[in-house]
Amino acid sequence: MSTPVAETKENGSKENGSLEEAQQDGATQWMGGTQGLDEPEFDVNVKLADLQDDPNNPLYSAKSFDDLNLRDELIRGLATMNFRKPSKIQERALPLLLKNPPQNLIGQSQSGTGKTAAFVLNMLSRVDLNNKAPQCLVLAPTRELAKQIAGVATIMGTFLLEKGLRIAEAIPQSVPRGAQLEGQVVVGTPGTTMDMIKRRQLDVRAMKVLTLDEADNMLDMQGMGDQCKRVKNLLPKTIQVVLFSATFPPKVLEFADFFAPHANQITLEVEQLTVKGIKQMYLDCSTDEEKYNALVKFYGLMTIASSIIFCHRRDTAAEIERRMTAEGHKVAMLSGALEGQERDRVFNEFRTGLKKVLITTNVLSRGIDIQTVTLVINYDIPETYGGKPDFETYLHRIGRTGRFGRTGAALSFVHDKKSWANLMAICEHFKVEPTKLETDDWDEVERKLKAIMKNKRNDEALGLAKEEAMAD
Ligand SMILES: Nc1ncnc2c1ncn2[C@@H]1O[C@H](COP(=O)(O)OP(=O)(O)OP(=O)(O)O)[C@@H](O)[C@H]1O
Repeated sequence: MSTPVAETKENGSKENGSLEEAQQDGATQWMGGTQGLDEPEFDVNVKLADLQDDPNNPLYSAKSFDDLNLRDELIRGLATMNFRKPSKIQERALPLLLKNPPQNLIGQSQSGTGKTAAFVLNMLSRVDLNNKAPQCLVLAPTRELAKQIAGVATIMGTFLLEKGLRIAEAIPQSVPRGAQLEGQVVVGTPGTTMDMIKRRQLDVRAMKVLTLDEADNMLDMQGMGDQCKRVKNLLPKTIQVVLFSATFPPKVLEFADFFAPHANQITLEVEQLTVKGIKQMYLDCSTDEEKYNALVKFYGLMTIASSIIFCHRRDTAAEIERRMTAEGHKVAMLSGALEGQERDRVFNEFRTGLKKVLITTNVLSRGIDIQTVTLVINYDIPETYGGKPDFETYLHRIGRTGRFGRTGAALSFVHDKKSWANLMAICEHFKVEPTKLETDDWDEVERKLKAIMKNKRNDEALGLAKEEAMAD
């Protein structure tokens, strides 16, 4: 089945697929990424090479990083990271981002396809190392994501650090009150960044690039939209505005046009949004309480590298943590109820593999990149304030697995008419058919799950993953 090609507004060039050298896993090892992967490294490499040779796959690319006009130090940085070939979004976005005079960009691509590297490379290409003043600002919705992006910029810019590059974080308590935030690249959350600018801790006069990661979320007027707008108003008028996300609902896209006027756009059709490596399933429970029993049962059945359980409410997350801990499970819980440093501690325990299960809320639904996560559980189906299905959050949550060509599974729990109807609406929206699992026959659940996991592995081993990717 052929798929509509992602739309590039501007000089939408089509790729002509030359076979490139097989690419290895571009693992972010410094973040504990590859350790504990439950798939042999060999399989991951073979699969990634296949995917990157398939023109219908989001990881496909006809170019090499050498063709993208990057600073030599950045090419070396990419090699250190084991990034052999750009992904589709990197190949398309970088020429548009790096053109002079700078132009705005709205960029969309599936979760886990390397948007971070695209916008970090733009910033690190544009930074003037002879000037110590802040020049590039990235805003992200959470401290965890801001820190992760700062980490990627630091490692990608390794060879620029010795030439004076500094990366700074504008998150609560990152600098003492009254002290100056120093770094040419600043990554922050919108509220703290706003405060720092107002208190003159962050000098914005030399700013030339503003990037919003998870831009649809950041521009949401019920959320952080107002703060982002206010930050932008304090920056030089000539700033290059770069917006990236896996999702841009039409309403936000309209507003994004105001925020990033005359932007080049790389967008996707809704049916292109799901990542094929993520197997979607749901478990039919009869009551809310049965969901908890099913959760515990499920962990008894499966050996999983790492997993994330998403709940709607903080108190549900805390309650599941309490009960699972009491039953001897080693779990971590992170919600917005925790203070910053506690959040860092919990998150690091999960990122480094000390805890294999993370129970959380939508606070971590976006952007977090931990390659060992092979299972995402929607304990509650994501819904909007009005109780309607939340399509975008579903996509971002399940996108915490299946990163850059890896395989993963997403299991959603339904327990009443509403949760069932919301899940069905979400699946209909993205045109996916989830596999149903039932709680009255756990032998059957185990059999199906093992078959799903085993089939995927066999497909990959036989090179059949290509066929599946072609159908995306
Ligand atoms: N060209 C590349 N080669 C190999 N690995 C890559 C490449 N680009 C990115 N990666 C890896 O892919 C993973 C996902 O990248 P990233 O976090 O940027 O995804 P994303 O598109 O921003 O996802 P999300 O929409 O969930 O935020 C990271 O672990 C990153 O190191």
